[in-house]
Amino acid sequence: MAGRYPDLAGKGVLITGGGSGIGAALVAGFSAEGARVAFLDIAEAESRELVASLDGKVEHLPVYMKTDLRDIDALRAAVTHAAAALGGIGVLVNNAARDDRHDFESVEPDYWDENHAVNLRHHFFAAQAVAPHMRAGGGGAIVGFSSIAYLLNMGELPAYATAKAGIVGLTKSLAGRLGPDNIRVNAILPGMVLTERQKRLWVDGDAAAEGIARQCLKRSLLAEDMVGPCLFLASDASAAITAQTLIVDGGML
Ligand SMILES: NC(=O)c1ccc[n+]([C@@H]2O[C@H](COP(=O)([O-])OP(=O)(O)OC[C@H]3O[C@@H](n4cnc5c(N)ncnc54)[C@H](O)[C@@H]3O)[C@@H](O)[C@H]2O)c1
Repeated sequence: MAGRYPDLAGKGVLITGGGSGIGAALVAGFSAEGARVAFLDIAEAESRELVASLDGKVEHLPVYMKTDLRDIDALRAAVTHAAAALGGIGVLVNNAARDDRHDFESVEPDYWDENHAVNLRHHFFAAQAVAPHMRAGGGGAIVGFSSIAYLLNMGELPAYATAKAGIVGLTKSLAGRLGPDNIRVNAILPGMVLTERQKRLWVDGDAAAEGIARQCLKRSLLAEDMVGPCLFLASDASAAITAQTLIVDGGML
């Protein structure tokens, strides 16, 4: 469904973790709006397949840049490269993450630090790197993917939950710092989204049914359900919205 948000057509959009899951739906969704999309991911095969699947279907084929977001120098270089390839960056979607489970008793400092390098640290450094490009274009929008997981008292992922709560704090701070530059910063908190990874690792049929029973809407949420809210927060339709969080969970909370 192209052209819901005409201001996104031709806009430079950088998406982290765009190779699979929700990120892949976002790459396809922004591309369908006519945006110029670049995405960063370590999953090379899936990312290349995604680009190939969009060939001939979108006005601007997305640009894939293999990047490990735990490496901040590589992230900075990728942002510079993306800005040149897209002719500027007006939207940043901080989406990449890895929701590993970890035992309270056995977490060590190295594990904690690596978990936060995957789930939190790159959000800040991506924003820091894109800000000059957004200022040069007269403003921009940053959307960070947090999670309702940090609100659910889930004991099996303390480092991930802390990172996802941190994204909300970071959203508020960046909104305050970058608002004078007309850069808006918001966060989306997805609920239970049945991506391939979730189905493979964490959510079997029984768990999915239990989750759906807790939602007001009695259906599975799919990656595509995250696209509309993200397009909205990235576009001028939300021009006066910043420092906010949007829960997209089918009414689980
Ligand atoms: N799926 C859900 O139910 C759910 C629920 C709440 C929040 N979220 C959040 O939504 C976002 C997307 O979730 P998803 O389910 O699509 O995740 P996913 O694990 O399916 O995809 C994440 C992407 O990030 C990439 N990635 C991971 N580590 C990377 C690294 N070091 N460098 C570069 N890329 C890396 C992966 O290769 C993958 O393509 C995440 O921020 C997640 O925390 C998801």
